[in-house]
Amino acid sequence: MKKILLIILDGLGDRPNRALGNKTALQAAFKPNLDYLADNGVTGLMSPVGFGIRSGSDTSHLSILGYNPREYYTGRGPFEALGLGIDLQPGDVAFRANFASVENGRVTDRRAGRIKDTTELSRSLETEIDGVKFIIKSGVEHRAALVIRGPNLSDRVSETDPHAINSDIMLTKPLSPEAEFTSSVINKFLIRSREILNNHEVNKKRIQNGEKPANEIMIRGAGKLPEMPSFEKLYGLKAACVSGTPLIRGIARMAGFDILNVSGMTGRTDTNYENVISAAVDALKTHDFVLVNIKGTDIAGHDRKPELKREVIEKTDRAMEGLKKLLDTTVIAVTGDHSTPCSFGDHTGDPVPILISTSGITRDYVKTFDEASVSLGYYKITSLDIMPLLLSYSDRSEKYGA
Ligand SMILES: O=C(O)[C@@H](CO)OP(=O)(O)O
Repeated sequence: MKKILLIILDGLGDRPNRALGNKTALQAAFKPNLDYLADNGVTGLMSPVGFGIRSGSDTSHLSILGYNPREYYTGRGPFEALGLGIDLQPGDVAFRANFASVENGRVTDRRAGRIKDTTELSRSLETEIDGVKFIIKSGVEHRAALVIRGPNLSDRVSETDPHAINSDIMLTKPLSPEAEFTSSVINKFLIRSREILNNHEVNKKRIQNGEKPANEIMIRGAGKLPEMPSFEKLYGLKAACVSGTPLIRGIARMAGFDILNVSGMTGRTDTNYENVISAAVDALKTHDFVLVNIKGTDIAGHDRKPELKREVIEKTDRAMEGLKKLLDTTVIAVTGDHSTPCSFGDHTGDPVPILISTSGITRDYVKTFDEASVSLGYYKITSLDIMPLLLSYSDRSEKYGA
């Protein structure tokens, strides 16, 4: 039986970009190690969740790990909260929150210029209103989690993220009658938060420095704690997660993974790629399955920066230099969780390249790892096919039938 190393470059898939000579970031990147693994492995295209679906990182990671989101997904919020170390209790409603910039009632930046630290802002918003506790914890850049705790709370409330700039700021609405109280108490919180954030020293300083203020908190992905069997129970695998992204850490925590902390791992494009990959290699000594998530490719895609996306791929590739040595004992798979084309600035339903490499594998004829090359590879699969393939290539599958 072999170990399994699954490396997910978030938002990896792309479309040809004029700035890169009509190539995708993967096609334009110098990436000898990814190409080596593709050449010495089997490749193909993977559609996250299903063909043509514009999945979020939450639903795609769940399905890659074999948790069908149609069965287990209750919303993004609970995973963001768990990933930030909040002990979610049954009955709590959790949201993903964005610190955003607003001018004259309109959203000018959904990410407040990818603000570096919102800890003080989050702290200033914590409160209790009408017997409901508002717990807010800062994540990486503009991201945060909001948890509301109290009796009779419902997650059937609408989001307040317009997902587009120049849109009016929003309040939440109940999506069913039992959510009326929840919606009204959240709106009291949001109105109060606007006042606090607009007068906050941090924002006054940001404006003085010519930076956009983080003066709005937008919420989405309402959900309650999901019920999921552990990864160990599903597959008999002891698993670890190496990711600086709270959402991914939250999903892994929910699945019972060991969540590793790595020096220099930021969850941003400036993460220490060498440390991330070597922590994963170390973790293979004590775990059967290691999940790595590299977030920079997705950030570059959202920010429409193809050169940055190429750079993230090249840095990841350089850090992967030593992985060739593991192929006798390990199945290595590399893919994305969805496409975030720089020309589109958001997730699309385009399929993502996948490679699976290990010694003794029957190789296909693909020698380079990019969207077009792997279309000639062996597999056209969805994310729900990944775990069965990894179990099979690592000689861990159970026989189906006698
Ligand atoms: O968290 C993120 O990186 C993205 C989703 O991939 O969300 P947002 O667009 O709100 O930044």
